[in-house]
Amino acid sequence: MDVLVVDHPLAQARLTAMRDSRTDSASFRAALHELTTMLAYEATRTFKADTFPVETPVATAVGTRLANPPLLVPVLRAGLGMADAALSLLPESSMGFVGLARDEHTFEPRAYMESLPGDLTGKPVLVLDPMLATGGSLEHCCRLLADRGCTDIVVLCVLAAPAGIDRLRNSGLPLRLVTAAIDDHLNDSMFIVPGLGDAGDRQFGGMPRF
Ligand SMILES: O=P(O)(O)OC[C@H]1O[C@H](OP(=O)(O)OP(=O)(O)O)[C@H](O)[C@@H]1O
Ligand SMILES: O=c1cc[nH]c(=O)[nH]1
Ligand SMILES: [Mg+2]
Repeated sequence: MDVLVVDHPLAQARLTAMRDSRTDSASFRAALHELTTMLAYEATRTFKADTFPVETPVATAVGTRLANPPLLVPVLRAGLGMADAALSLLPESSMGFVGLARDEHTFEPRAYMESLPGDLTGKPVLVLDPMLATGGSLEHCCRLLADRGCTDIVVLCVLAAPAGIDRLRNSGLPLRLVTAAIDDHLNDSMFIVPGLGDAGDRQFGGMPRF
């Protein structure tokens, strides 16, 4: 599995704001928004483009556009904070949604929403979730996509733990990972260390209710 760490100083400055426990929710969301733009920019660098003629005020130039705009899939809740930035950068994209909440005792993801096209054959997918911890949630999400015929998945996250990277690598799923950092380890509660805390709570407060 290909792993790209976006170590651009502007990306790292946003990540630093997100890590800082004094950062309030509004500033955390703003930093995540800006960081997602940078992650998506790097992740799409290798996407194929079509060319077409475009008339400038002076002459004809060669224009380009994405040959196959991706499906964007934020993983709720925390991935919601990445959706707007990715869609702004990729306005031709469509969007699907997956809702997962990790059980605080078993650490397994519990699915509560799935809104995806039935057939993803030939469609690239950008999965948006700031946190790759044990990897259970992202493996679940990517399996839903592969089960629909997707063979080209890019996972965008802010922080990845080595255990989560190993899990995705061993899953055999057709994906690559783009992240702002690889952190040290997981603690006994399966939180990323040093991490940034609970990315859903940091953005939206409280705990999810079902
Ligand atoms: O790699 P894992 O061990 O599966 O953990 C990562 C998951 O945990 C967080 O979501 P959470 O379950 O806290 O839900 P939330 O986004 O609603 O807060 C995060 O956004 C990932 O989806
Ligand atoms: O550190 C972690 C691990 C899982 N989910 C989070 O939001 N943060
Ligand atoms: Mg959470």
